[in-house]
Amino acid sequence: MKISVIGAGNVGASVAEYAAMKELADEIVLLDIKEGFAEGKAMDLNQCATLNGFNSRVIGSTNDYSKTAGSSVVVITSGIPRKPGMTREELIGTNAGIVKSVTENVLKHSPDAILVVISNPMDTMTYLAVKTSGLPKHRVIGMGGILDSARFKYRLSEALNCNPNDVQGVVIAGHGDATMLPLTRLAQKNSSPVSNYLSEDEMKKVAEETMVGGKTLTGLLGTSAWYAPGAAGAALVEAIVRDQKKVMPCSVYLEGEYGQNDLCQGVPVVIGRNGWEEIIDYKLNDEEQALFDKSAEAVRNMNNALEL
Ligand SMILES: NC(=O)C1=CN([C@@H]2O[C@H](COP(=O)(O)OP(=O)(O)OC[C@H]3O[C@@H](n4cnc5c(N)ncnc54)[C@H](O)[C@@H]3O)[C@@H](O)[C@H]2O)C=CC1
Ligand SMILES: O=C([O-])CC(=O)C(=O)O
Repeated sequence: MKISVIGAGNVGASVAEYAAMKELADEIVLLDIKEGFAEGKAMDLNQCATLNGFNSRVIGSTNDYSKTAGSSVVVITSGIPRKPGMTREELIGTNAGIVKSVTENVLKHSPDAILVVISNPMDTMTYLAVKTSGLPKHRVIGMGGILDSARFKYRLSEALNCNPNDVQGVVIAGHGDATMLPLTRLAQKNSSPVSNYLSEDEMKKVAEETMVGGKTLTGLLGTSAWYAPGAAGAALVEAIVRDQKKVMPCSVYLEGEYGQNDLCQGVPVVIGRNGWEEIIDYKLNDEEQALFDKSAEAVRNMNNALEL
């Protein structure tokens, strides 16, 4: 089994590190355009093998896609991250060209791969990958909602003063500061609705903090986050390669589901060896559906800026 990660920067290296720790593949290829960079990251990660007891081998490549040949899963993290004060959407001008050319190169060598798109603005980059690749829709998956849901659970656990692992919560719709939809109505602590413990104002604050989760970290770090994004990317890859059939919120190509057509947006999907296998209908109430539709409109406007 081979997995490739395109872009050996903060997020790509973090995906590769977690993938190696979980031994998700025999070979994990890291590819970057910067001369020697991916090779350096690969060497550094391989020197963790005896310390952390993993047997996956990490291979670095400077833009040589032949090394990615035969990958089962390819994770696209190449592109620029935002700086404090920027939105993810502002990255489209640079990242669209990168994601398009990377998608084309990847498929020349791994025509059967499942693509995981992480580069921002993620929903639009996922749509671009669907359109550029011509792959069946089930084989292109955008990662954003898994991360946003982890942040939602973190914020909920703070408000509830409990272990984050005792909290269930899902964020759907767009992966943008204003387009995310944390489903507070469905969030639970130990199978009991969080509204049993938190006031309306407290729940609103949690949702707001969740939506600007990436922005908050970008302000603190000077560039965007990578540990949780890397862990979220690796969790998605794990669900694919281990055929876990887990339900995860991912950005996928919608054809009528959740009332939307011809765009990629975050919805709960079953993830397995064939990519995303089924969309789960959470039966949104009118207020949630209106927010989902508003988010879709913003994502669609962004998609319209693409040259397809
Ligand atoms: N969807 C999500 O949940 C998240 C998305 N992101 C996005 O992921 C992307 C990467 O973020 P970081 O790793 O922090 O950035 P980074 O700057 O640390 O790494 C990006 C890497 O991509 C490489 N690259 C650029 N053009 C390339 C090309 N044509 N081929 C191969 N490699 C190329 C760069 O040399 C660089 O090493 C950004 O767009 C960021 O906004 C980041 C966090 C979460
Ligand atoms: O905030 C950003 O630009 C990076 C990202 O998507 C995240 O961390 O959620």
